[in-house]
Amino acid sequence: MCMTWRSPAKRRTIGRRAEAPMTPAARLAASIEIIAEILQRAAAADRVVTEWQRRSRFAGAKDRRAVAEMVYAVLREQGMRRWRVAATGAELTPRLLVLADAATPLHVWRDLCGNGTYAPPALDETEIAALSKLPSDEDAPLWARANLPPEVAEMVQATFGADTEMELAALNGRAPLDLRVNTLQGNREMVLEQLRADGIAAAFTPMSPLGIRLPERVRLDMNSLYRDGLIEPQDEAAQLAGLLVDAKPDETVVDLCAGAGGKTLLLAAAMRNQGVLHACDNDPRRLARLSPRLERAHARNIVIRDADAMPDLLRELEGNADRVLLDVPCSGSGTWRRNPEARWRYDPASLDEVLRRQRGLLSDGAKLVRPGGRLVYATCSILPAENGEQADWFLAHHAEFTALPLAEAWPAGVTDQRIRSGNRLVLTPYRHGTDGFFAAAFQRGQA
Ligand SMILES: C[S@@+](CC[C@H](N)C(=O)[O-])C[C@H]1O[C@@H](n2cnc3c(N)ncnc32)[C@H](O)[C@@H]1O
Repeated sequence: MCMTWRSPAKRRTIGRRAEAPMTPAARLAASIEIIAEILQRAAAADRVVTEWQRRSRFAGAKDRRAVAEMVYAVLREQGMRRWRVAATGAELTPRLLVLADAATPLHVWRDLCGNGTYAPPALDETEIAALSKLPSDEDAPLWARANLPPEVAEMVQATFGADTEMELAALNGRAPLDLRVNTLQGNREMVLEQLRADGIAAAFTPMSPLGIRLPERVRLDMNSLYRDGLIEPQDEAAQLAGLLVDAKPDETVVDLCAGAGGKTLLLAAAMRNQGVLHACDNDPRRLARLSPRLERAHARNIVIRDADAMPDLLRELEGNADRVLLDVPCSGSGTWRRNPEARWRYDPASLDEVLRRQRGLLSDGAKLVRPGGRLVYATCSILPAENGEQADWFLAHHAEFTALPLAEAWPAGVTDQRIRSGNRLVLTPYRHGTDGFFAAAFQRGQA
C-alpha cells in the first residue's frame, strides 16, 4: 500500500465540502472504520463504502477513490493478511487486517497512527509486536494466496485441478462490467456504437451473442441506453445459462427461481414477448424488484408468481411446460470476484441444506416439463457438489430425462468452440473470463 504525504489538512465542519484533501492518516482511519463495519456488520463492501461516502461529505473525489481503493486492496488480500497476523500469534482485529501489509514498513504506520485529530489512535504494544514479526510471504499456503478460507480452497481444488493457482488468482481479480443487450429494443451493433460515441470503452463478449463488455465500471443509472431498457448488467456466464434454455416465441416457459429477473428478461426477449413466461420465486422482496425491470425492458409476456407457486403451477402446467429454467440458490462462489468479502462468510456447514434444496427444486421442476421439453439446471458456483454431482444425481433419479449435448442445445449465434463440446457448461474466471458458472440441459423423453 503506497502512501504519499500531503500537507496536513484541517477538515472544517463535517457535512460541508472540504477545501483541502484528507491527510493520509485520515484516509487510513476511514479505511479502518469501513473494514471494521464490513466485518462486524457482515455487510456488503460496496454498500458500506457507499454509505461512508454519503456521510463523509468532507471527502473529495480523490479521497473517496483512495479510501475505496485501500479498502478493496485489503479485502482482496484478506487471506494473506489473516495468515500473516495468525503467524504472529496476535488476535485478528480490523486494524491489524489493514496494517498487516507486507509492502508498508512499520515506521509508516507509527507515523500515521496517532498523528492528528483525524488519525487512527497510536499503535499499541501488541500491534507493534505483531507488525514487527510478520512472516515472509514466500511461506504462505495456497488458501492465503488465493484469499479463501482453508476448507473452501481445498474443495475447489477438485474443480480446477492443475489450473487451481491461476483460477483462484482470477477469482480474486476484478470483474469487468458485462451488459446484455435487450433484443426487444435494439441490437448489439447499435448499442456498441452508442457506447463508443459516449466515450465508453466497450467490446462484444466473445461467447454470448447478446453481450457487451466494459473493462471499466460506469454508472448505468445515468446512461440513456440503460434508462431506455436497451441494456442490463449481466455477466456473460449468466447470459449463457439463460441462452441454454433456448426459449422460443409462443412457448410455455417457467423460470422457477426468477429472483429479481436477470434471466427472466433474457427469456422474454428470446420469446419476442410471445407465449407465456412464468416467473416464480419464494422471496417476495426479490420478485418486487422484477416489475420495474420488466417495464423498462418492455417485456410483456410474463406472469409473476410468488412463494406458493408450486401447487398452482403443478395443477396448471404439470407435464406441459416447453422449458423450465432452474437457476437455483447456491453458494454463489462463482461470483466471489464481485464481492471479495463474501468468501470469508461462506459456511461450508450450510452446504448440505443448500444441496437438499437444489435437489427438491430439480424434482419439482422436472414435473412441469412436457415430453420432449427441456429442463436447464444452473448455478453460479464453482463447487463440484452443487454442479456436476447434482446433474449426476438428477439423471440417476429421473430416468425420463437424458443429458442434452451442448452442441445441440444452443440457439443460433452461440458458436464459440470452447462451449460446444460435452453436455455440461462449466465456465471459470481464468479459462473464460466470466464468473464461475455451471449449467446443464436435460431433455425429457417422448412419452
Ligand atoms: C440464483 S438466485 C436466482 C437469480 C435469478 N434467476 C437471476 O437471474 O437474477 C436463486 C433464487 O432462488 C430463489 N429460491 C430459493 N428457494 C426457492 C424455492 N423453493 N422456490 C422458488 N424460488 C426459490 C431465491 O429466492 C433466489 O431468488
